[in-house]
Amino acid sequence: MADGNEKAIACNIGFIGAGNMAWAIGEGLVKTGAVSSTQIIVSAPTDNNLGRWRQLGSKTSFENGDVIKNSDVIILATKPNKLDEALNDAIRTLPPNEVHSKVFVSILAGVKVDGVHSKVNAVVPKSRVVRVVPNTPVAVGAGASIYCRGPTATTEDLNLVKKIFSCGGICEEVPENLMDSAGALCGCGPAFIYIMIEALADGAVKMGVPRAMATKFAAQTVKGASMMVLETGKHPGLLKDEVCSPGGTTITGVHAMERLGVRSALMDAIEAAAKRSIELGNKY
Ligand SMILES: NC(=O)C1=CN([C@@H]2O[C@H](COP(=O)(O)OP(=O)(O)OC[C@H]3O[C@@H](n4cnc5c(N)ncnc54)[C@H](O)[C@@H]3O)[C@@H](O)[C@H]2O)C=CC1
Ligand SMILES: O=C(O)[C@@H]1CCC=N1
Repeated sequence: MADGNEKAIACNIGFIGAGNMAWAIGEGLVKTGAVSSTQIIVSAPTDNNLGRWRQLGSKTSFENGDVIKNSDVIILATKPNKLDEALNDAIRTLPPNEVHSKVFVSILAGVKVDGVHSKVNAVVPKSRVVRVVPNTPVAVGAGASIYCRGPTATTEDLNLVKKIFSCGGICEEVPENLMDSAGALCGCGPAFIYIMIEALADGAVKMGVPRAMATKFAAQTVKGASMMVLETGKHPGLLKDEVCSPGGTTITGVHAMERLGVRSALMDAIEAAAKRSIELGNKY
């Protein structure tokens, strides 16, 4: 942890589950200097994803109980259907009645914070839970994460979680009834945007632009448009109007997009993802 770094986080952070989202969070935290890689411990049942964490300088284990024992904040980063298994696995190496009162962060899509609180407290009594929907751009400091509090989580816990996820971009509290819909936007949104970037590049390739150049220009154009929305505060419709010359090239392209239903497709994508999140919440 770098001295004098206002983002510095003093506690040990554990991950149960070592996949894509855990890696994005961990890599982002280490890159910003908020935590040293040695403050992180990660567990998974196989070594598939663990090697890269050891290369980073973090500790790894096959035992979820090791992560719980050695961390102040434990990020639950398995798939939703693996939560029960992960907590049961943890019992194997937790000394009975010795480990209690930890902060757990559930990033499991859809799963309600009350349910996670009950399951976690059956294994680690007096623990508090915060539910977060992060997204993979936290790896590069441009994430959008949302969180809501569990039944016994304190303001201190929420501040700590906000600090951890703010290292990777913006991080805001929302009521739990918005976690599925706002989560569909933040959590799943990057995949929708990658498809748009790929498609924009495909169009340019079709019109003769070399692939690497097309991908770079598509990504930079999406980044630039996002920054215009965030930094000017102007409505996206107004910014769009500023690009469309009367009788020009852009409005001709906009007409093609409208004819093919791009807006509806994106709205449908968010609606479908939010409904799936609700479904997962009812299941787990
Ligand atoms: N990938 C993303 O962009 C986002 C993912 N999420 C949530 O994050 C969670 C993880 O997602 P991904 O990282 O994409 O999945 P992933 O499949 O890449 O990683 C899951 C990890 O859990 C481990 N695991 C499986 N069973 C386990 C057990 N019993 N104990 C400990 N670890 C176990 C796997 O070995 C793997 O390392 C999910 O619940 C997902 O809903 C939330 C927001 C965004
Ligand atoms: O696809 C999923 O279920 C996870 C949650 C949000 C992004 N990835």
